[in-house]
Amino acid sequence: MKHLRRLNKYFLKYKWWIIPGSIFVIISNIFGVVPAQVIGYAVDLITENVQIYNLFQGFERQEIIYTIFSSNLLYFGLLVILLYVMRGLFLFFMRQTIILMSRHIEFDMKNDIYQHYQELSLGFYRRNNTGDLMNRATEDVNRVRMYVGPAIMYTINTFVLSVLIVWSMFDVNSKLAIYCLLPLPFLVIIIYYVNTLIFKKSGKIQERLSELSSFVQERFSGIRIIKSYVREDYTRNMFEIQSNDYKRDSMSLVKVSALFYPTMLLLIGLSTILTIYIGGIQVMNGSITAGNIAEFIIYINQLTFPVTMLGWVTSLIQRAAASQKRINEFLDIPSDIQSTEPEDKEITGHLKFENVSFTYPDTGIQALKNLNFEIKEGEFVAIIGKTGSGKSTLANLIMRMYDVQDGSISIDGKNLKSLNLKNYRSQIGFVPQEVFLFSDTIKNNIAFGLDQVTDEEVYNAAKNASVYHNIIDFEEKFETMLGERGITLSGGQKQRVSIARALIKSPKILIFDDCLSAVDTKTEEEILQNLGKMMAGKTSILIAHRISTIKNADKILVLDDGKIIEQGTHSELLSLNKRYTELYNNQLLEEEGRSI
Ligand SMILES: Nc1ncnc2c1ncn2[C@@H]1O[C@H](COP(=O)(O)OP(=O)(O)OP(=O)(O)O)[C@@H](O)[C@H]1O
Repeated sequence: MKHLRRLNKYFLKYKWWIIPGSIFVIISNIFGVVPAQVIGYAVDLITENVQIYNLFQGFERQEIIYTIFSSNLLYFGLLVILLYVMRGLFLFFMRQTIILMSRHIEFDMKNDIYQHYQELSLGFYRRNNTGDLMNRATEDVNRVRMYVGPAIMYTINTFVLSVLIVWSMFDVNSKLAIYCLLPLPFLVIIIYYVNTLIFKKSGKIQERLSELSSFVQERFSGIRIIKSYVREDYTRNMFEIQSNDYKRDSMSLVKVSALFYPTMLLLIGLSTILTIYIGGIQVMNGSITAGNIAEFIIYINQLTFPVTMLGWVTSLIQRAAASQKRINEFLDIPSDIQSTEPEDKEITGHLKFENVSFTYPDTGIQALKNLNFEIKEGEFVAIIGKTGSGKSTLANLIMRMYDVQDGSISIDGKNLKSLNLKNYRSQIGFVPQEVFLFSDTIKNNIAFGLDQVTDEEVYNAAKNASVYHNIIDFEEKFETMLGERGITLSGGQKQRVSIARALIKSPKILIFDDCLSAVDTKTEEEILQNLGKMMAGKTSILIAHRISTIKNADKILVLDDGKIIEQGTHSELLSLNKRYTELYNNQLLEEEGRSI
């Protein structure tokens, strides 16, 4: 329950919803209980008046008594209708305040969680899977909403209604009240037990369902592989196994639910029988009237609702507490990447790595070992090295996706850890190795990093990334939709749109992580030429595999197994006649082989 305390700030924020809401619950229940007493009077009136009417058999007065009697009944009938209309009106107000409040809290919570997720580091996203993240922000929030809305509303409702009914019962006759209420504690226990069972089973079903949808989602994204490896039957069998698990759990839930209502009705019926039996004896004794029995029967039926709710609400609260615990687990994770200086600072792009080592915290893989190098403002530096040598890790460290454990990275002489992160990243243009484009128009994908952008800027960025002509060949040009709802670009086109996205920011530092691998050498040359103009005065870091791509760099770093083994210009490295020269010769041989 302590986990739910986190929600108090929302209750405080919406206190002017919950306070009137609770008052409406009380008023609506008063209007719900009074009709039973009116009906009790009406029944007594009928018995008395029928006797009087019979007494005046054969007299002229009988007619007058009949008129008074019927108008009295009409009056009681209208009163009961009026009371129920008032109850309905206040029930409406109750839902309009408390349930609406729960929707507002749900909205606030989802925003808070989303905002917090965005602040968390890449390490967090590696440790937790997307399905889990999404579940906590949707399914768990939904369960908590059931607590802040319906559970709270029905708790107040149950409490007020039970107090009013029990008080009214004891007011009429305490002995009859005790007998009537006797089966109800059993009902509460049974309902609580069955509800917990139902919730457990539905929780399991929920899990099965999300497993099933993750399975289907993954298999459909990999449909090309399934088809090319002819694994359709195998995949279908796996789907059937998972579907079967879901079906089995659903069936078992149906069985429990089927038992629920008959048991409830049995116990309510028992209460009614006891009322009529014990009440009948008391009517004969003269301690209560027949009208009181009618009143009691209405009370018992009215009590059914709060008693059922009691079990349901308890399970709702338990579930909400479990869900809030899961939500809190993530909300309590601070972002590992914190800045010590909040002010925005314009950087020049002077970068320095001093004894930098980095080990991925979740795998323990040491990706970088004691790196020392400097990139001056406006310099063009290339990084080359075998696959897995640590090139992308180095780019990630410059972006401060992770913090270094040993050594330090400084920008313009200041430790990177002290810079305002958002402001710093906004001055970097990053083209990742794995291109990611959103299901949006090409224009919006290019303009992604900026709040405001003109069409001209988008066109220029596309021209500099050598993708402009491809785009204007599409029917919708820059308004062409990409992704699931639109067209699919070729690998090379995607890379160039991704480059345009970095260029349009006109950043101080440009980082290209192996982003020319899917374009042909002619386009690569064109892009490099354009980049040459764009990169003037900007610090640029280009990670590549082809020496032809990087030979004009001011400095080339050769990485191997997380270490810089050589650094210098193309000619300096060639004169060393070591790994770089070996790489160069191998690539020359490959090219010659291809041209034969
Ligand atoms: N997110 C990660 N978590 C854990 N280990 C990682 C992660 N990313 C990379 N590694 C490991 O760190 C090492 C360096 O990887 P990195 O991606 O930096 O190499 P790379 O030189 O960019 O390779 P490639 O040229 O194939 O892209 C590898 O051993 C890799 O397995």
